Amino acid sequence: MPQSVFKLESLLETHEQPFMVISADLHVLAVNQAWEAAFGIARETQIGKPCCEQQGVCRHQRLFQTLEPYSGIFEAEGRGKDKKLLNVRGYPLLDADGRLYLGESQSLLHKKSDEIHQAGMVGKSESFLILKTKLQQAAGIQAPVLLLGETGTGKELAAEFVHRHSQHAQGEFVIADCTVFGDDLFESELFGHEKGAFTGAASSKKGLFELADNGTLFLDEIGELPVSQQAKLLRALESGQFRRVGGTTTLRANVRVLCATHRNLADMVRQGRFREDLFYRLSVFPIDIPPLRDRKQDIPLLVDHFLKQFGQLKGQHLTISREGLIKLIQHGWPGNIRELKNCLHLASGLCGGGIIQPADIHFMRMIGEQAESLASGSADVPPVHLENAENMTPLEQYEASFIGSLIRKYQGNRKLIAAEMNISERTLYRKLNRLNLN
Ligand SMILES: Nc1ncnc2c1ncn2[C@@H]1O[C@H](COP(=O)(O)OP(=O)(O)OP(=O)(O)O)[C@@H](O)[C@H]1O
Repeated sequence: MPQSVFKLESLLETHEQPFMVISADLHVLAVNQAWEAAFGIARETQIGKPCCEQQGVCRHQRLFQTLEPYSGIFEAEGRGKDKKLLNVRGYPLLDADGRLYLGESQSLLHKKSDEIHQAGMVGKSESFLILKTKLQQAAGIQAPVLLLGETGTGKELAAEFVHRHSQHAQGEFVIADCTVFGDDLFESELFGHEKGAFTGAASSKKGLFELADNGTLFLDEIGELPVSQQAKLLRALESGQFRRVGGTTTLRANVRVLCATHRNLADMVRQGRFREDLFYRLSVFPIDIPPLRDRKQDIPLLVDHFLKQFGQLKGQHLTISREGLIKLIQHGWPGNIRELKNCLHLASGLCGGGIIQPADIHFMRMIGEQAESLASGSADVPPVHLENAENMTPLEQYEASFIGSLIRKYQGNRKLIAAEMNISERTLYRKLNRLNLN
């Protein structure tokens, strides 16, 4: 791996989903722990391998030709050639020397009952206990459930909880990430297609409804579904029937549908961006998931929970100092539990002797005004402003946040920052320019 590229490999580790970096000669350069865990494959056996086994032009090669980010559902092999379907997003990445790489974020599209988090949801605050009661009620009925909450509050975990406690628990938990469905993908991904239905449909394929038969279909980020596709979903939900694209047979699947969004769907209905009939159909049982800033009593419990997880991975007992915990409790957590988890992941890598101190705690900056107005209680740690954040890939945003936190820690002293990152000052200088952090 070129020295200048992934000195910041630990950044990959703050990416919660499986993440892979591919070189322009179409070989795997790096994967993170989440990738190893999802596929049951050690990184040593994957790094240096060709990105795809298949013949012909693959999605990675296409990105290097067009430089266009892509998203969609793809198949990959886990341990023992076990096939897995993935929600995938690929982006071009540039290193400090202008070399081009491909970063691919991958999340498992369906989980068998034994792959679903058994660790469960942690919390004991009043609002958490009310939430858990509502989720238990939701599990006991068949009505559609709409999970509402800010990013990172635990909507997916809550959906898994409902599935695990419902009569569909023995079936699969299929996750449909609506942000990856453009107008062209939605119908064939949800309902499947027959061979030859469109260019590229070389064989017939089951859709997510069929895969979720007798299980649960979780439509994540339902607010992102294009209006043009909403009527098709409504029809399938109302009739319980659908047809594969290019097919003539009407199919039926016994599926429990759960949805989630961080958007205000009622507002979207008023603005004509979400169909009213679909809104009423989906939100029979709406459940609000409270943000972490409104249930700070849960922070110590969550901290113990995550430190136990990271400690097991590192083979080290991890704890946090009283001052460290106070710093966490004072923060506003715009990114909610996901932000807390990432923050502790980084801190557990930076701390010496297994005890996290305030200096090891760096708050990631979220993008947008919401984060600006929500972040509170961290007066000693001024926020890092990411110029041009909307033009950055998620990895670049992490990288910029991480370097920004070091700039604050060392008051801009480049020698110390470069030393902590284990890179030369020259490379640091190029990174600062590229990320607009000068
Ligand atoms: N109560 C909880 N106990 C333990 N871990 C939690 C809890 N809630 C959330 N998490 C963890 O926080 C992370 C974010 O949760 P999740 O992905 O479910 O959030 P989300 O609301 O679906 O996020 P997004 O809106 O971005 O999709 C996950 O790693 C999840 O396991």
